[in-house]
Amino acid sequence: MNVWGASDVDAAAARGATLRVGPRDVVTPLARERARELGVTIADADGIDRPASSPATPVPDLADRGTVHTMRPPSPALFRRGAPLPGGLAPDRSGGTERVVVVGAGHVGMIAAMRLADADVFDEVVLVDIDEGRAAGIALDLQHTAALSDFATRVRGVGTVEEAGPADYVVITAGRPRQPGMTRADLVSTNAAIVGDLARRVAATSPRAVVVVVTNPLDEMTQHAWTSSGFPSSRVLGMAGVLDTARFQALVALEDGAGRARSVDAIALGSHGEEMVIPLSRATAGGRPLPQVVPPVRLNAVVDRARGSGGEVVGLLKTGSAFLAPGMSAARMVLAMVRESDEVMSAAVLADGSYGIRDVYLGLPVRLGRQGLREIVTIPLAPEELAALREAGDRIRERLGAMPRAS
Ligand SMILES: NC(=O)c1ccc[n+]([C@@H]2O[C@H](COP(=O)([O-])OP(=O)(O)OC[C@H]3O[C@@H](n4cnc5c(N)ncnc54)[C@H](O)[C@@H]3O)[C@@H](O)[C@H]2O)c1
Ligand SMILES: O=C(O)C[C@H](O)C(=O)O
Repeated sequence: MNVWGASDVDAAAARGATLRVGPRDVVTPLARERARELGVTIADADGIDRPASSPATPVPDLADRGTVHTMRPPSPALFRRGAPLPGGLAPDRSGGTERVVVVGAGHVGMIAAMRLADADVFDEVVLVDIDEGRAAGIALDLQHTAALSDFATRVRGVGTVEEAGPADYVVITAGRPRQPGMTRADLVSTNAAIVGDLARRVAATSPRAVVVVVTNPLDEMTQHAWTSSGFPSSRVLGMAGVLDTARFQALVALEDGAGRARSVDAIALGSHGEEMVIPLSRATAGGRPLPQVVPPVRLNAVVDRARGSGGEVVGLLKTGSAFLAPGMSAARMVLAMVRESDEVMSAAVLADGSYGIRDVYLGLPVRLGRQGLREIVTIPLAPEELAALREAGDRIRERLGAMPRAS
């Protein structure tokens, strides 16, 4: 599915051409408006004019396999900054512009910021780092790519969240990454102090923001950010499941006959680490049950490799941890919210009793909206998968109980 925006209409107008779109493509209302203004015809690949309003697109739903749910076309205003927002969707913008703040201009932060700027949906992307020069330098370097990536978003780099100003979304990547020989848990006291302080300051500066935590150990840091911020849990989310899912898809795709990574339909739940749960009973490749595509013994090896992928990269890099896939995954979550994509993805959220788990942050299937968590989706799991998910919740709760209090 492609999304055609006003800039595509502009390009078609410049060529004096019809804009040809696929049957499942979404044409934003803004693009239709621009097409009317410029007299550009929007037609299916076979030349038939598309109706003025495109119907909602049915897509397969991982949460309810065998049936379809309706994916709303993304909100048009979000594809062009400054366009009016439809009623009911408008976030509170006491500060004026639509702004995403990425705290930590290190490896993960810079990739997340790049993807967010490239998306061209925000007025401003602001990088914050205690090393202010680094934040400013990365921001300027990124701003220099505006023509290369064709975005109009402004990029700033500053030393504090207060200087960044009120934000709609805040991505927290600040903190130490692990080195070879360390576990994520070894980072807990250093990073809890950083994340706790930042969460309190973000809450004061951006009281309506949605916070996406990336700093490790992920599940514990997300819960810590939630309690420190005083925000409703729907506005504090953790990023790990998108990354772990992507890793699994990529590794399955390396197996003979499995096809492209995108054709692997799976989801990684539980903790970001040892208690990661990838429900194979739900997984498919090219629409076929995964165990019929990849021999079970290979499949188990792939699950293990996905679970250990973070450590595998740390061992190879020797200085720090993975950042390309993590940065892209964090940006993906923010863009899913801004665009109201309605897709089911894995995020660390506060369990609400779904799956028999309550009051602890862990990776669950969710739908996100502009204001953060919209719903936790219940996927039917095999009994052993459900047990493993509950076990993950218990282990995270134990680690939270052992966390130093003064952060
Ligand atoms: N959740 C995940 O899936 C995932 C994936 C990759 C990395 N991580 C974690 O993300 C974190 C960042 O990783 P990285 O590779 O970008 O590390 P990095 O060292 O490259 O960057 C961290 C940045 O945070 C900054 N920083 C530290 N304290 C700060 C503060 N109080 N305010 C503002 N900035 C501050 C540092 O100056 C540094 O530039 C680590 O904890 C890492 O383990 C998580
Ligand atoms: O493994 C790490 O320490 C970083 C991150 O959690 C990852 O999975 O890449």
